[in-house]
Amino acid sequence: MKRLLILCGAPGSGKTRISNYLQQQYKFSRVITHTTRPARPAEVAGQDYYFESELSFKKHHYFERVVYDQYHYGSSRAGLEQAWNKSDNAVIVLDTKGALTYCQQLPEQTICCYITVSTPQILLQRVEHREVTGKKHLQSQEGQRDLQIPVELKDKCQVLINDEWQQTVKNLERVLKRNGLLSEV
Ligand SMILES: Nc1ncnc2c1ncn2[C@@H]1O[C@H](COP(=O)(O)OP(=O)(O)OP(=O)(O)O)[C@@H](O)[C@H]1O
Ligand SMILES: Nc1nc2c(ncn2[C@@H]2O[C@H](COP(=O)(O)O)[C@@H](O)[C@H]2O)c(=O)[nH]1
Repeated sequence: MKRLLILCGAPGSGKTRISNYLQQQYKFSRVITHTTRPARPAEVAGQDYYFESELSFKKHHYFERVVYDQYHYGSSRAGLEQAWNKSDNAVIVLDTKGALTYCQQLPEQTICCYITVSTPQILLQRVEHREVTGKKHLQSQEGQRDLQIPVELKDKCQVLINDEWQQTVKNLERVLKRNGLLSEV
């Protein structure tokens, strides 16, 4: 059965690192989403995101789309099918608004994880050196909203604390096992 693991949470909580780990360790395929924000130095177009202009962003059909810190983000059904063609287990990194849409629209196929840390200072330390968006994402209305799990997601998401990496990996693997997603390669 094709499944989609959703990773949502505040800026710097570690969604991307966890997604990369799942891709490397367990051959999850990533659903690549679209954004109008500029690429960060290490990001690769078509791998981390499809980087779009305001104009090109409008040309795609989205399953859901959001504005986050004034940039547009959107994910498509085609992107999800592409990921599922590569692997039955796909992962997508979303804000909490997008996560709720997926949980509501694809309840049978989605497993949602809300990633968090013990103190907001940890988030600040992790993002303040970023050249693109850095602290700004965290301070935005959407960043502040995502500091806590929205009430609508509480019964739909498993909460994963990502303070110390080795502990995160252990807890993540428990979540994968519990949901029948673990197939080590
Ligand atoms: N457990 C951890 N311990 C220390 N550093 C971590 C941990 N998890 C992630 N990081 C680091 O914190 C930074 C932010 O992580 P990451 O980019 O994965 O967050 P994110 O949730 O995807 O952020 P954003 O939504 O803003 O893109 C990265 O430099 C990452 O390597
Ligand atoms: N609802 C959606 N959220 C998305 C999508 N792609 C990324 N994101 C989330 O946006 C924020 C900001 O991302 P960043 O890479 O600029 O830090 C973060 O929460 C991402 O998870 C999407 O297609 N839809």
